[in-house]
Amino acid sequence: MKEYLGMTLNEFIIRRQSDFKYATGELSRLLSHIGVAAKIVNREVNKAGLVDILGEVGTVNTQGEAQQKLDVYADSQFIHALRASGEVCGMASEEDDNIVTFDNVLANDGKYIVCIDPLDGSSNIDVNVSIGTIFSIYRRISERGHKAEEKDFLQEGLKQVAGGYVIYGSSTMLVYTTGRGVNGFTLDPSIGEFCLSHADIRTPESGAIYSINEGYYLKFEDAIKKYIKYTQEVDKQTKRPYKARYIGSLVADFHRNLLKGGIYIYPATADAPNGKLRLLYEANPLAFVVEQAGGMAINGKDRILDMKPQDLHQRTPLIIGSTNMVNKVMEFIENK
Ligand SMILES: O=P(O)(O)OC[C@H]1O[C@](O)(COP(=O)(O)O)[C@@H](O)[C@@H]1O
Ligand SMILES: [Mg+2]
Ligand SMILES: [Mg+2]
Repeated sequence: MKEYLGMTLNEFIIRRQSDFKYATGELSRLLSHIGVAAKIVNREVNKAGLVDILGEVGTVNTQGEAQQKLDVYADSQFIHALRASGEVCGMASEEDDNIVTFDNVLANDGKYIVCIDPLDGSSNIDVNVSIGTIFSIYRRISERGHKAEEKDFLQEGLKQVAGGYVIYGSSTMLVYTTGRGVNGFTLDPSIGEFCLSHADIRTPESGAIYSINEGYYLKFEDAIKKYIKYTQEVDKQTKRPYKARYIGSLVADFHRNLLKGGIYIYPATADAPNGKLRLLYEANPLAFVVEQAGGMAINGKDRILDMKPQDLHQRTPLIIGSTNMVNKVMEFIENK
């Protein structure tokens, strides 16, 4: 794979088209349209303080969260790009209560649906901290030629044909998998192209970083409290105490841990028994990526990718990262 380093995203997609089980170019086109929308969002993120894109819109999304201007802007850019691709019959987004369909013949004939978190890390938008976009792609199961249906979106994560994220950080990267490994592309502003910079990403089996919002410590179940204590004990052999790192943008915490080894935990709490993060457009795509990179993702009981979604905006506890670390948390949960 190293021989592809520096190759643009589009060249890479076309060259690796044989990856796609049903390879007829549609998924290639769809992925490159996601790349285009990411570049447009990146352009606004980079100059956020200079344009009227910071702050709240004044509306709340279906989860009761105040929508940031950039949440809504990013949502509209991805809706536009997915409609323009002609490959997508519908989209589920954190910022839209219901399925977004595109009501034109071409789109209704689209083979794919997309679940998306257009802007992840909304609490960090105004303070110039890394944020991202998370996406998940499935083949529709409803009949082509008609609007997408809810059943198209309530498929298990293991049925994804592609999953990934964009991180708008010190550099902008797009990382994705189609089920044959994970590759990362860095946006080269001088040519305006995503170029392969991280080929065949593998996450270490063990790491020394843990990411959890300890501000909720008192609300965590005992097993999670015990795991946090375990991470802080001194033990050279297992590189403990681990470093605590929590950016508060899931994409950024996940990306760091993916490359360096580590664990991200957003558990159930006393007042949020299903945690905070959303199964369809946060947990599932990152679980697909981490498993393809050799890691693990669970909800405290089951594998995330085996979960059968019941609702578009369903939440789930998420424990994700290096295999040995996720297994350790599971040990604490099972021995509680
Ligand atoms: O502030 P908390 O409760 O730690 O939550 C932070 C988490 O919430 C999120 O911001 C939720 O995602 P959105 O910003 O897309 O709503 C994650 O990115 C992040 O990891
Ligand atoms: Mg999010
Ligand atoms: Mg979001």
